[in-house]
Amino acid sequence: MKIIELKHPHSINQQDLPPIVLALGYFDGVHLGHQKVIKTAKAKAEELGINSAVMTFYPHPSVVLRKSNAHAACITSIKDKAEEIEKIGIDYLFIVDFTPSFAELLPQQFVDQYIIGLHGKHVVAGFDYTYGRLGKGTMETLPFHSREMFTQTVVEKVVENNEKISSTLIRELILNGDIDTLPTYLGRFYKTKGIVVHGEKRGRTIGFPTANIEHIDEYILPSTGVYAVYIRVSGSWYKGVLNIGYKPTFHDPSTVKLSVEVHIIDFSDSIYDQEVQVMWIKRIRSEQKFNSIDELIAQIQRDKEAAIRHLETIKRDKNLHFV
Ligand SMILES: Cc1cc2nc3c(=O)[nH]c(=O)nc-3n(C[C@H](O)[C@H](O)[C@H](O)COP(=O)(O)O)c2cc1C
Ligand SMILES: Nc1ncnc2c1ncn2[C@@H]1O[C@H](COP(=O)(O)OP(=O)(O)OP(=O)(O)O)[C@@H](O)[C@H]1O
Repeated sequence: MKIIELKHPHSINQQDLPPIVLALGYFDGVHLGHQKVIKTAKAKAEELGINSAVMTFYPHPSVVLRKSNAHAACITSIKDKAEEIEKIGIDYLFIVDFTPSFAELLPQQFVDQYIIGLHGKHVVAGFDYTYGRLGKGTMETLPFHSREMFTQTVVEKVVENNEKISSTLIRELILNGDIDTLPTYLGRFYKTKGIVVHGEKRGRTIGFPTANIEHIDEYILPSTGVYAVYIRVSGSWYKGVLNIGYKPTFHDPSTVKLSVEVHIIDFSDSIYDQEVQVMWIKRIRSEQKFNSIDELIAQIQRDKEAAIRHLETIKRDKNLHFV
């Protein structure tokens, strides 16, 4: 897949690109609704015998437009998003730098410069896609703005449990710690990446050494508590039990920053400074303040057993992206 970053105003000449079928959207998470849109574009490109492309934006428009519900945190980092789109078999990914001046484009200007100008012959987007200043362009107005230079497919609403699958819904589930329901919406478990950093080194003294993870990119982190996870270290997936929180047994939570640490099961290598990936599988409990270290140790032992029990029920198949 070829990645093309565009800054507004872009200077690409239409004839420098092959004709394309273009899927439009922000696509945070590349969830099952997004996958339907992207796969429809790929199928249409095959039917027409031309290339497929996805256009996304960075950063999220809500941040640039300073909306009251703005969120810098995302389900997929821009790199993860590109990987998920590439897995679907798309030929081109356009990443448009979303700036205030880009947001000012009128719907017709957006269509002229970013669809026709990039050699779009067919556009695929969801029923609720909007474009141009204040989101005034819709799938109803697109045929008018197309100047008969391209055709379009509108993808119908993809629904689960009577609700539209959306990035907003998935963000809420993650924030609530409802991570075991995510495959129904995302099509896979939630994954985040981080670097292993030095912690307070207390873990090994209590019999549960942990890898302290500092998250890279602006991932949304699940609510504080204990989780069963898989963790990928230098190419292999291991079972783990994770605590995200403020370790109230040892600290006044208002004085420390949030920590994410994983006790990796049957593992004793030193992995400081390595990049790891966490696959969040199931929430086990809330974080607690214990009266003694012995009580904490006994509880972590139970957490570990619960995590192993749960992780053994998860089929490590390719669909869940254990690759
Ligand atoms: C599975 C698991 C569950 C944990 N649960 C709690 C908890 O409920 N309350 C708490 O204060 N600390 C909890 N911790 C954090 C431990 O206190 C922490 O691992 C220990 O203090 C080591 O910290 P360090 O890595 O910074 O040295 C948990 C850790 C793990 C691995
Ligand atoms: N459930 C869905 N069914 C069909 N199309 C969808 C669905 N969700 C999103 N789309 C389409 O996918 C593209 C990307 O949409 P967008 O990034 O706005 O996703 P979203 O999940 O609706 O996000 P948000 O929750 O932030 O509004 C758009 O063309 C949109 O219309």
